[in-house]
Amino acid sequence: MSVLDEIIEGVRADLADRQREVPLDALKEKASTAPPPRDALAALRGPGVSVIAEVKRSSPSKGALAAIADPAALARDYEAGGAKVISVLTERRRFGGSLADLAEVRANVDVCVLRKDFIVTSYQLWEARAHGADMALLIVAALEQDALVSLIERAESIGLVPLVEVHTEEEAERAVAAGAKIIGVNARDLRTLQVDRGVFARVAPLLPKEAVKVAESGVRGPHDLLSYASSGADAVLVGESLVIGRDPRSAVADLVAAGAHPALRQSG
Ligand SMILES: O=C(O)c1ccccc1NCC(=O)[C@H](O)[C@H](O)COP(=O)(O)O
Repeated sequence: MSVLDEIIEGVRADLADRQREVPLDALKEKASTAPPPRDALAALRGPGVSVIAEVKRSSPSKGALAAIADPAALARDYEAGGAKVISVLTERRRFGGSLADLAEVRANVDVCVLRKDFIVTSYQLWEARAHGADMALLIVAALEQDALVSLIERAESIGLVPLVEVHTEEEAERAVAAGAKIIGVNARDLRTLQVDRGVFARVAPLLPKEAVKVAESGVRGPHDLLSYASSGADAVLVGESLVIGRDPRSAVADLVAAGAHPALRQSG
């Protein structure tokens, strides 16, 4: 069993508990009173390279990263630094996240919020919207093609913009065939946890020109953002280097400044 399979096994067990506690109709009712979704596509299609900053307490690859007692305060720092989207890892067992984190972040920032989890059912999309998310992650490696297509459609129908994540050329083709508009290329292989920053440069050329291309994982600072930018990234998704640093607001601001360099705007 791969790491991804093990994570999803735990996700399904936790999901079954929540489904017993909160009926789908109640979630839909809660979603109807959630703040209306922000326009994530517009946020990420701006000039330069946007920054998606992640609230990440721990990970299967590194274990504990940061306690993050106040995720809303961290998210406010990210927003003040210029992040266009805040990614909130809501998976509990391996990442130490929760839907409460998502709701708290939503209530404390004006920028778009992404639910980052291992989504395998439309129930989790309703949860995301009910807790104020504007975007939801869909991982191609975790989904059969029919399920991917139907979750993209369901996400869009309830006002969520899906960030569709790929790691290989074949997954990129599946994401495009499924109609993904925002495609994340993860440098981390979720089956082995190895990070290879060269994956983006290999996979991005297969994506349509009009797709928003997000380089995920392994960004240690502005030089990695610039490297991803030179391979065509419209945005970078950054977790670990921000949560382990002493000044997340400045760290985001440094990335945002690099992403706004005029040379990138001319080549973009
Ligand atoms: O981070 C992990 O170890 C991990 C393991 C298995 C599945 C997903 C995992 N992380 C999710 C992510 O893709 C990252 O949190 C995100 O891209 C940010 O990466 P980084 O900046 O390297 O923390």
